[in-house]
Amino acid sequence: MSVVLVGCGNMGFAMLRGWIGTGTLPPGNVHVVEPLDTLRLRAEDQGVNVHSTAASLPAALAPAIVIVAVKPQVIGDVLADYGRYAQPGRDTIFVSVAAGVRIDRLEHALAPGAPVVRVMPNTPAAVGHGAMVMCANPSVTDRQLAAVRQLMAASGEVTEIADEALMDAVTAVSGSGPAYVFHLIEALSEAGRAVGLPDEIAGRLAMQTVFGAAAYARESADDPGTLREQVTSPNGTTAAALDVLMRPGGLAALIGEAVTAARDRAVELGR
Ligand SMILES: NC(=O)C1=CN([C@@H]2O[C@H](COP(=O)(O)OP(=O)(O)OC[C@H]3O[C@@H](n4cnc5c(N)ncnc54)[C@H](O)[C@@H]3O)[C@@H](O)[C@H]2O)C=CC1
Ligand SMILES: O=C(O)[C@@H]1CCC=N1
Repeated sequence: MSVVLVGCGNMGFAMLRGWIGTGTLPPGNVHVVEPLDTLRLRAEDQGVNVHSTAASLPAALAPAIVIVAVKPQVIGDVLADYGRYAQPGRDTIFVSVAAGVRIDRLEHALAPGAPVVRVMPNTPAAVGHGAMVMCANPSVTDRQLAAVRQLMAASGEVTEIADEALMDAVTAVSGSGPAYVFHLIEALSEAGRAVGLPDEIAGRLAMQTVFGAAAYARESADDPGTLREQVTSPNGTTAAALDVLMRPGGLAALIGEAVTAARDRAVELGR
């Protein structure tokens, strides 16, 4: 199966690393189109074929999947260069990871009835721990959907949704979500320094705590609320901290506001 990856920035490269690292795709079967020299060289280091424009893809190439990871603002223009793969008789599936951009706009930029799968990935795909949410249009056959599912599964856990309207909420939770968690690591690390820990120890403890808590929550039969209670001794240190985090307007309210802002921005990007 040959795959064309259009755009190898933060998200495109995260997926590429996952596909090559897990051996899901032989590097020779992957063609990356990326105009920026540094990013094209970074992709080339993975052993894949690289191109600066769509025009330099081999004329005889018949990709199974064209996956587009460019900014929402340019995706319409970029897709126009790949319309040849959407012509009748072709069997190419188009995958877009762009936030907000609806399937009807993608189809419009390609050809009416082109098989399109919208995917909302996240950057932990780079290490095979992404959250990958897929939504396909009716033109995608079961066989084509299985091919996309298989590729996405190399990047992490796959969830399929039928209602495209949910994609903006998905984007706000799991697409942007790693940034919230990275910020938590930053904040916990900074707070550790503020109470006297050396930089390196504060950073390491913050990182391992977030990693360990997520791994434990994922494995455990208990829900996160129960796991939180298990850490919280009555009148102990955690209770003192949670009195701050769980007060009115605390962390839950802040995260709620943040997710709503991200969801609203995804809606705007789709206009
Ligand atoms: N960064 C993230 O965590 C996530 C990003 N996304 C989506 O992924 C898409 C890409 O986002 P990022 O990777 O963060 O942006 P980015 O700016 O890092 O990557 C976009 C890449 O597209 C390249 N590009 C521009 N025009 C091109 C063309 N004509 N042909 C080929 N490549 C071209 C740019 O040179 C750039 O390297 C966006 O639509 C975003 O909504 C979705 C989920 C998570
Ligand atoms: O910030 C953004 O718009 C993209 C979409 C989800 C994560 N990054």
